[in-house]
This record gives sequence, C-alpha cells and structure tokens, in this order.
Amino acid sequence: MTNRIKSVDNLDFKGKKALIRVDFNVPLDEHQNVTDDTRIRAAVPTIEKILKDGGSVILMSHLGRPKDGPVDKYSLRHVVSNLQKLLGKPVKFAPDCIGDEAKNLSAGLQPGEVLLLENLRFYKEEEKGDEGFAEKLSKLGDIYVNDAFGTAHRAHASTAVIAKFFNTKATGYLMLSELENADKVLEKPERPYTAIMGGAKISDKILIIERLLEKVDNLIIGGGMSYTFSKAKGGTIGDSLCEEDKLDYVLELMKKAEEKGVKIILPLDTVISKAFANDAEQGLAIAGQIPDGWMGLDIGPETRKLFAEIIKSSKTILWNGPMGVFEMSSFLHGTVAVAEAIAEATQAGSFSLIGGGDSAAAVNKFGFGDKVSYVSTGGGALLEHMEGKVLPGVAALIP
Ligand SMILES: Nc1ncnc2c1ncn2[C@@H]1O[C@H](COP(=O)(O)OP(=O)(O)OP(=O)(O)O)[C@@H](O)[C@H]1O
Ligand SMILES: O=C(O)[C@H](O)COP(=O)(O)O
Repeated sequence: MTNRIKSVDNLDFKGKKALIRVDFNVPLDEHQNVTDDTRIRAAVPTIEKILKDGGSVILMSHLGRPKDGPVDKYSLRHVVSNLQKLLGKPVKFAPDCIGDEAKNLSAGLQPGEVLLLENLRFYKEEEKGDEGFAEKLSKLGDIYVNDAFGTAHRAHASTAVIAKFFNTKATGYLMLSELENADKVLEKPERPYTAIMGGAKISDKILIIERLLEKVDNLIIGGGMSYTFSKAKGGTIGDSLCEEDKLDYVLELMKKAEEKGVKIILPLDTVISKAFANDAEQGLAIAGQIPDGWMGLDIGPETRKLFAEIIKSSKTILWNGPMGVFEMSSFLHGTVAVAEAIAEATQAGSFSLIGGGDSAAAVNKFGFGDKVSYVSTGGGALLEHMEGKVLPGVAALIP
C-alpha cells in the first residue's frame, strides 16, 4: 500500500512551499519546557530535505487536548526554541493557524525559511474534520506533506481531510520509516509474538487489546490498566486506577483470549503507596490484595522476573505503556526491567517495536533507545496500525 504513496524523496521542492503536518504533541513540564524532544527531532530530516531542495516549510501540529479555544499551556510557541536548536536556524511563529497573519507570514516565506503555526486544536473544526477549515489551511502551501505518524489514526482536518485540496501530496521520511518498521511486525511476525501493554489510558487501549488478540501469542498487562483486570477477577485494588465500567468487558476479553489460546499475563505483585507521591509511605502487595487506603504504582519484583522471562523468550515484541509511574524514582523499576529485557531479547536477535509518548520517553531516559529495534513516535497510531487498519492520515495520501 505504501508503495502507491509518494514520498518527499520523489519530489523536488525548489521554489515550493511545503505545508507539513507534524506531530509536535510533546510532553511539557510545569514551566512549559519540552521534556522529551523525540518527536521534534524525528521531523527534522523531512524539513531539511525540503530546505535543501530550495523550498520553504510551514509546519502545523496539535499539542495536548485543549477543549475550549486558545490556552497558553497548549501553545506551540513552547516548542519553537527546541526546533530552532535542532534545525540550527530561526523559526518564525504564526500566533494563529489560519487568518490574515498566518496567510501573510506564509506568503512572505523565502526559500530556506521555516514557519510554525499555532496549535490546530485551538479550533474545534480540526478534530471535527471540518472541510472549510482544512481548505483554509491548504491555502498556506503548494505541496502537502504528512509526517505526523503519531496522529495518523485521527481523521482530523489536517490529517485526513486537507489532502484532497492538493495536487501533490506525500509522506515525510518519518511516516515512511514508521510504516516500514511496523510492517515488519504486521506482515509475518516471528513467533512467539508478545505484546506488552501498560500506561494510564485504559479506555483508549482496551478495545485495541481485543484486536491484538487476533495477532499475538502472549499479552502482558502491566501499569495502571492492570488494576481493572485485577478487580474484574475479584481482587481488591484499594485506590489504584480503575475503570469500573470496563470490568465486564475485561472478563469477556480474558475469556476470548483463552478461547484463542492467547496467554494474558497479569502482575503477580505490586508496589503500593499511600499517596501519588514519590516520598509517600510505600509497601508491596500481592496483586489483587491491595488494602484500602493504598494504591498500586508499579509492578513488584516477582512480576518483573516473570515479565522479563516471557519477553526474553519472544521473537517479536510490541510494547506500549509504562509499567508504573516511571516519572517518580520510587516507581520506575518495573518499566526499567521491561526495557532491559526487551534490549536483551533484541540483542539475541528478536525484533522489538516500542510505541507511545511515555514509553518512548522512558526507553530513552533509561538509555535503551539504541538497544531496541525501533522506537516509534506513535502511541495510539502505532497500535491501530498494528491491528491491520489503514490509518486515515495514510489513506488520505493514496492518489
Ligand atoms: N499504576 C499506575 N498508576 C497511575 N499511573 C500510572 C500507573 N502506571 C503507569 N502510569 C502512568 O501512565 C502514564 C503513561 O500512560 P499512557 O497510556 O499515556 O502511555 P504512553 O506510552 O504515553 O502511550 P500513548 O502515547 O499510546 O498514550 C505515565 O505518565 C505513567 O506515570
Ligand atoms: O500523542 C498522540 O498519541 C498523538 O499526538 C495524538 O494525540 P491525541 O491522542 O490527543 O489525539
């Protein structure tokens, strides 16, 4: 399918303005500093190719999930200095993604120059996939490039709708490499194939887990989502994360897995804490036996051993979502143990694919980024792609 899509490599951008959809949805700290620039870094080769050809670049992205118009917290202004450093040149900023100022700034852009537009999601039309909004955006550039693999699963104005307003549209290098690496796992995964799921966005991922049952041999569940499984099985989970309305669904899922011969592996023990804080009183509990007033914030040592054994005996590994609150030093051990086991398996010849903003950040933070096969910039996008779906942002590029 990807062979029907043009890549930036097939195009000459001399004298052209490329409107590039990037995914600069990056984590920011409380001072609005970028804490992980992986996604910005990943967009650089495409930008540089276009500039080198003698073209100019207009970048558009979303940041976070603003609900009600512009808010400084979600302004893309916060990524400008990171981008300037990575490109080694100034980047102009348009304080709105449409309107006169954006139009004038893009019209005045000279070859070799870069303009970043303000957050697309400051307009609700973006997520609605509004045609009028997409058309206004399309007026800013001559060629449309989509390099936002991380957002390719969203059928939004700037990903799925805008492409039809362009005669020339192409994937960027990042999108291409993401699709190629994911296809290595999708097409003929060497078995055993193990997926490891964790993180906090339970309802986002539970449906995807069901579809993964068609593909994998083992499904390891850790992190915040494991407590919903634990409770569904009749365990007590104290104040741990739980989606009460998914309990029946999780039971059904476990039954389906059994029928399909897929092993679901849940934690054996869990690191518990009196509060969501690094220095709160801590303890260890058997999974499903968390006392009232405590919450599970990481997998325990027995679980680390069990998960590592399964990972090391797998030939294909897909990981999305940390095993605990790895941002706090007391609860990072589970995530480190899984990253370490994946690195060892990769060293021994297995193929490993890691996705998810936080999972990618964790892998890099703990120094395993170059010890795994591929770190995707996609979270939900990677998982939906791994289900075998053609993502809307990719479908829109098919001529
Ligand atoms: N037991 C837990 N309790 C509370 N939060 C948890 C727990 N385990 C993990 N987390 C949190 O989950 C967050 C990551 O979840 P998330 O689902 O966003 O993963 P991700 O890798 O970013 O994937 P994606 O990009 O697909 O959403 C981290 O901030 C981590 O602190
Ligand atoms: O971080 C992501 O997964 C993408 O940028 C998409 O963001 P969203 O989940 O808010 O649509």
